[in-house]
Amino acid sequence: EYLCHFSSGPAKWVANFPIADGPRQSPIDIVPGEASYDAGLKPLSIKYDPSTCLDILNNGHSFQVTFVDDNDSSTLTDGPISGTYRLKQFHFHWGAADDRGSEHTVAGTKYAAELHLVHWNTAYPSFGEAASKPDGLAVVGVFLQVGAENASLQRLLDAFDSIKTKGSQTSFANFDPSTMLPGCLDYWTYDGSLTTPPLLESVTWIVCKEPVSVSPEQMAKFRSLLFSADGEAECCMMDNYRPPQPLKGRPVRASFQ
Ligand SMILES: NS(=O)(=O)c1ccc(O)c(NC(=O)NCCc2ccccn2)c1
Ligand SMILES: [Zn+2]
Repeated sequence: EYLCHFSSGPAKWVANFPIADGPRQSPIDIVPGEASYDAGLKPLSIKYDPSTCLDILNNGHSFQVTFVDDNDSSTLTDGPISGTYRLKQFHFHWGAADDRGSEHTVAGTKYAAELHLVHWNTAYPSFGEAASKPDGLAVVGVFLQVGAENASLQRLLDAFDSIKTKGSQTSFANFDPSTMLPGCLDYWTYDGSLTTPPLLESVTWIVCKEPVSVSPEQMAKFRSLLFSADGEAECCMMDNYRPPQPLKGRPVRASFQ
């Protein structure tokens, strides 16, 4: 059991990544009553091409679906951002139980999981370059609330047998991530960071107000993945979320009234 509580949890990150105590860290607790409606915010424009879907992998922290990002086939534009951001990957964070797992919280409410769709600003030559710029990344966050089964997640879960352990990956084609988005794309937005090391303060966060559903059985499947590599003592992948960080005076804007 102690083997599974790595010393590398969020509380320890500040040692190697002092930015963990920086001015624009993520996630945060979003307090709707304190967010300010900004009529200047545009609706999100999300255009994903399923043929850019490449593979699905277990990176030892989450599972991730990666996309071909050498052209503008899958992009995020408008919303709070200017210019064109390309989809690089999406992944999730979840808990050991249905009462926790999301990174952002809403007036203290934790959801069972949170989807992150990671995009980088094509004003820069690559994701790696963009990740070090204050306007380099834009991540769309979607809350997963336990309830009805979510058919659009099923294809991901069906691939889990091939990516059970850290470092495993398999090809994954023709998946359209927009099928995982909520019907309403109202959002909150604020300037933040990566929620895992290297915790770079380069993310424009776009957090959807409306959650999507996930069934308890589907959540149990998420928890069947392993943090551990093949041949190591098995550690179930769960509680891979960072808790909310200090807002430090940042404005949180709402695209809706
Ligand atoms: N969770 S998040 O802020 O959306 C995000 C998006 C893109 C990223 O590259 C990361 N972080 C990331 O890939 N970190 C390198 C791998 C890693 C992941 C977790 C812990 C330590 N190291 C986080
Ligand atoms: Zn994430």
